[in-house]
Amino acid sequence: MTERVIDLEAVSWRTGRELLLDRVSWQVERGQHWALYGLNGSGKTTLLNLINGYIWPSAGAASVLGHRFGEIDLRVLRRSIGWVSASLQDKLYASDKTQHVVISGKHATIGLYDKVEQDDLARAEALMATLGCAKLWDRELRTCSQGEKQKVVIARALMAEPELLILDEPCNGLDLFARETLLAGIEGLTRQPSAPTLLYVTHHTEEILPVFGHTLLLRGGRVFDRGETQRMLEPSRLGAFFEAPVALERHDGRVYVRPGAGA
Ligand SMILES: Nc1ncnc2c1ncn2[C@@H]1O[C@H](COP(=O)(O)OP(=O)(O)OP(=O)(O)O)[C@@H](O)[C@H]1O
Repeated sequence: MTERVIDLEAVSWRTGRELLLDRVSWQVERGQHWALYGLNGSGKTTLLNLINGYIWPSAGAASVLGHRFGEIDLRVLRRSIGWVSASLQDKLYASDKTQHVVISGKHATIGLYDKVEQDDLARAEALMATLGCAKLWDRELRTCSQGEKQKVVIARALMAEPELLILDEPCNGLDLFARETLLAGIEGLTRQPSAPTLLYVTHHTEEILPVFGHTLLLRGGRVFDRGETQRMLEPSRLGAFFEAPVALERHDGRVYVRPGAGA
């Protein structure tokens, strides 16, 4: 097992005339949880596509989970990465019971085709309990709220025991309370000894829980800065990042930003 989960050295990605990633260098060590923060169009999805091997660097060197791009079998790499994004929910069968949605994550199938072992049931139950959605066990996916569905798909991704779990804007479309419930589930997940490395992708600073100890600030396809979250989310740094003054408030180790000058 390699210690370095993500290792990008001056990685660029070009399509046609567009340079969408520009000399991105980023190292994620095992045991860290990171936030990837950037505004719309900053290149977050492009970077995730690269980490998952859907696109290849035009320049620079990339390794993920010890697999060096150019030498890897992408199927092996992708089996070790869970990527929870909005598009996944649309692919699942709405009439499936949530327990089946979760268990089918073991082999990443849409629908459950494999024989279910007792261990799989127990693991699915434990994961749903960790995420705070055990009560949905017998419910059809279509009857779940958006926040509940997100918990189910995160539990599903964990069934495959990924080494890296990417949560791609998981709170999009959630109301304030559903968001807090989901974040509490994610925090609970990080307390599990078996938790994978988490990468939380967002354009809302207040979703970056203290457990995400490191943050990468991405702007215009470039690393604006990266390092400890508390340092990345300081007013002067964020003001420079946005190229506009911002006022910050901190509560329980989370940072709330609003436009304009202030404390
Ligand atoms: N295949 C492509 N060809 C040309 N331009 C692209 C391509 N894919 C993405 N882009 C452009 O690259 C930029 C970064 O897009 P990307 O989707 O990576 O941003 P993002 O940070 O994920 O944005 P959002 O938060 O809005 O989802 C955008 O300006 C987008 O239009």
